[in-house]
Amino acid sequence: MFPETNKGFSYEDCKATSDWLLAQTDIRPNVGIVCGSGLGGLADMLKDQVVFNYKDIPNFPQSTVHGHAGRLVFGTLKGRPCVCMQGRFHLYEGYPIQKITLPMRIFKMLGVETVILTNAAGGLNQDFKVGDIMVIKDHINMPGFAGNNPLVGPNDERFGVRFPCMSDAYDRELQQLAVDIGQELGYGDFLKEGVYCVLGGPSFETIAECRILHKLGADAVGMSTVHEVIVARHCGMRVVALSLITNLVVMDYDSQEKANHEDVLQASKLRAGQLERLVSTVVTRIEPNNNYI
Ligand SMILES: O=P(O)(O)O[C@@H]1C[C@H](O)[C@@H](CO)O1
Ligand code: HPA
Repeated sequence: MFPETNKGFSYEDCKATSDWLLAQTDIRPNVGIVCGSGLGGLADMLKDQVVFNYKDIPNFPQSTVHGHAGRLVFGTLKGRPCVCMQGRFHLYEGYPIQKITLPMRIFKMLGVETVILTNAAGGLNQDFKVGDIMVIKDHINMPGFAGNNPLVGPNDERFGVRFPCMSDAYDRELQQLAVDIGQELGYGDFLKEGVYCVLGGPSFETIAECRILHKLGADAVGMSTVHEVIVARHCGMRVVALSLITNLVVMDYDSQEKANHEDVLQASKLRAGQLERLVSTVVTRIEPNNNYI
C-alpha cells in the first residue's frame, strides 16, 4: 500500500477544482503558462483578465516565495484564451510533490493542450551569460533519482499511464518554434538551448555540486519546472520550457561570487520584457488545432 502522503489529489478532487474555476469564467484556455521567479509580468500581458487568488481556489497551495504573486490569471493573448500561474510552488516550500504539481492536472481539466513553463536558473554552461534565455531541450530530475517523483503513488489511468515516456518530454516542434521566433525577434545573441537540472533547494549549490552537475551534462540548474513537466506529460499536454539565466553558478574556489534570491529577481527584470515577447509570440503562433504557423 502507498503511504497516505503519496496519494495526492484524486481525479474527483481535481475535477472539483476545475469545475469551480470554470463556473466563474467564460474563458476556456487551451494554453497554460507558468511564471518563474520574477517573471510574473507574463500574466500581466493577458487581456480581459479574470483573476483568482490561490488562497480562494479549493485544494490550491499558497505561494510563499518572494517573486511569486500567488494568482491564477485567465485571459486572452491576441485573442487566444490562456491561463497563467503568476507564481508556482516548489518542493522546498514543504508541500508534498503531488501538491506542487496539482495545477498541471487542473490545467488539463480546464482544456489546456500546451503548457509553456518559465524559470530562473543558474548557468552551468561556460558559454552562458547572465540574461541568456535557454530553450530547455531535456532535463535531469535529480530528486527523482532518490524516488521523489510526482507520479509516485497509485496511478489513476484517467490522468495517464503508469510508466510515461520522458524522452519526448519537451516538444521538438515547439522548441524549434521558440528558437525560430527568438531569431526573428533578434534574440540570437542571447538565445541558447540546453539541459536543465532540478535540485530540491532551497540552499543554492556548493562548488562541488556545480562541478558535478556540469560534468553530468546539465547546462543550467534550478529548483522547479521538472516536476510540473512530468505531470503535464503524464496527462498528455505538450510542453515547452524556457530558463532565464539569472546568475552564473560558482565553480571556482577563488571566486567571491555568492548566489542569492534578490539578485535572481533583479536579474530576471533585465530580460523579463523580452521573455514576455517570446512567450506571447509563441502563444499566438500555436493554432487552435495545435499546428504551428
Ligand atoms: O520558480 P523558479 O524556478 O523560477 O525559481 C527559482 C528557483 C528558486 O525558487 C529561486 C531561487 O532564486 O528562483
Ligand atoms: O543558481 C541557481 N541555482 C538554483 N536555482 C536557481 N534559480 C536561479 N538561480 C539558481
